[in-house]
Amino acid sequence: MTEFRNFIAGSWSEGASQSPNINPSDTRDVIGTAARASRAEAEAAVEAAHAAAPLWAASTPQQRFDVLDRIGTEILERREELGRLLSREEGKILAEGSGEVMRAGQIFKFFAGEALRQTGDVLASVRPGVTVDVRREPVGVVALITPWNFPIAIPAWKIAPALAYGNTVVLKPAELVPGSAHALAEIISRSGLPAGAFNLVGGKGSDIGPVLTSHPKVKAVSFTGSVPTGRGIARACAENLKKVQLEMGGKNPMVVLDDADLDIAVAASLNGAFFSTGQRCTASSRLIVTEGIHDRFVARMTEALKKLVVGDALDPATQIGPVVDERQLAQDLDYVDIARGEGGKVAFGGERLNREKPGFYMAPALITETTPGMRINREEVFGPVASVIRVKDYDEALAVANDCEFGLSSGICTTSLKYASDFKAKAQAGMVMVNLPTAGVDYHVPFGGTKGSSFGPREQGRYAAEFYTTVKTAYTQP
Ligand SMILES: NC(=O)C1=CN([C@@H]2O[C@H](COP(=O)(O)OP(=O)(O)OC[C@H]3O[C@@H](n4cnc5c(N)ncnc54)[C@H](OP(=O)(O)O)[C@@H]3O)[C@@H](O)[C@H]2O)C=CC1
Ligand SMILES: O=C(O)CCC(=O)C(=O)O
Repeated sequence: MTEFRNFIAGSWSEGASQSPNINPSDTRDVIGTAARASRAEAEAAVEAAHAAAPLWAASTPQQRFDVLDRIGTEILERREELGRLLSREEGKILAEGSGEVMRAGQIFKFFAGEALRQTGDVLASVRPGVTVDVRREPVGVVALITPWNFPIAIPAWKIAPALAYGNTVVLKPAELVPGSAHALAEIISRSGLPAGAFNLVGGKGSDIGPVLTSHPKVKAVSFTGSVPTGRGIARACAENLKKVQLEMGGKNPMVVLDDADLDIAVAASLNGAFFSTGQRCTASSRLIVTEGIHDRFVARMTEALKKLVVGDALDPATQIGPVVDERQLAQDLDYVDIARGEGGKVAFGGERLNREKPGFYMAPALITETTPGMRINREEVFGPVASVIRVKDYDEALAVANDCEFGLSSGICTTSLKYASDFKAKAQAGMVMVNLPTAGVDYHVPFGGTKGSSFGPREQGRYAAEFYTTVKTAYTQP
């Protein structure tokens, strides 16, 4: 049985107890056992990161480049193998699993380059003979708390900038997906990073999370996950005066206008709403469609859904893998019932499916005849469930798209430059997509949302420096 262990101060440990890592495509398949760290071990990980901080902060850009580049190279070389492990433990299909691994490798390569490109400013002082320089320094120990839906890419896009800018790390991955985090930690352990600069602690977030968010030696916390957990982390960080960065939910709109190319609109909506089993914070869960194209759009979406193959994530023929676990499946099915109860019509899917292997399979659900005020259009489902809202015209579509507590990603399908330009300016979201799915982003540009979706500086791209560095202003009179 494979053991997914903790990694603290350069040593591997079994944890205080273990939990099984179950394949959601086949619940008889136990992938391994995962270490659950005790609170004392979580504290030891913080102490190790604190002890390693001065050494790694003093590393040269070349040393940081070499470490991150090596990590990226090994991830890319092992793309298929790691992708398979990821698909086996999370349930996304093989192409998505290896695609995510590739993204993780590219992120490490990108931040290897950023380590070399760190900049500062030199300014003339307002006082004669004085110069001012503004430089970026590491924050110190950062705690990274990550969800199950991107088991390697999200850890990568937090760890890589943290290390590139000279910080040391304690990673707490989601308990549902310990294998990918363990594989990443093994790769990092061979990269030449000093012992203690990267630490991995497994276990339940509600148990060891508070150790990380309240420990005085943790200077910053970066979190991706649910809104209630994120808000709790923000409160703990405020209490302890830590920097905090939160990426949380979405209820992302995809607007389809009468003038849209129907093929593009259907392809983008299908991908955005249902790929990765809809388990993306950027998923297009609200399809806002103008009345001239509405019926044709719904008919084409329904046809396309009928053809989607739902099944074992490890079967190359599968297009939609299982839901991640029983609890998430129950939530997804509940929302289909809620939508039905609110007057929505289930145009396709929405039921649990039986397959040869016991797993958490669900037929992707398309719900029509919904209105903006319904719960199905206001609350994040986080599964293969999308609803259609019929609107009169572009102005109403924009108003409905923005009438939401979240603001992560917002899409529009149109052939009109006028509407596309207006939407890019007025969509209340951190990311706007024209004729593209709301989900599936580049790795080298900022990622994050507005309103209730995100809090704190952006992740990814060079904007990540805002969170992972602190600015020092130095005045010199020769
Ligand atoms: N925005 C996004 O990308 C995601 C959103 N979600 C949303 O959240 C819902 C529930 O999913 P769930 O996995 O429970 O999400 P959570 O927000 O609970 O989990 C995200 C991470 O936070 C950890 N965590 C949980 N409680 C605490 C705490 N008190 N302090 C510190 N860390 C903590 C979790 O640990 P552990 O799980 O190991 O206990 C996990 O590593 C989903 O249905 C979906 O709506 C979920 C995943 C990603
Ligand atoms: O859509 C993407 O590419 C990223 C989505 C994401 O980060 C998430 O769901 O947590």
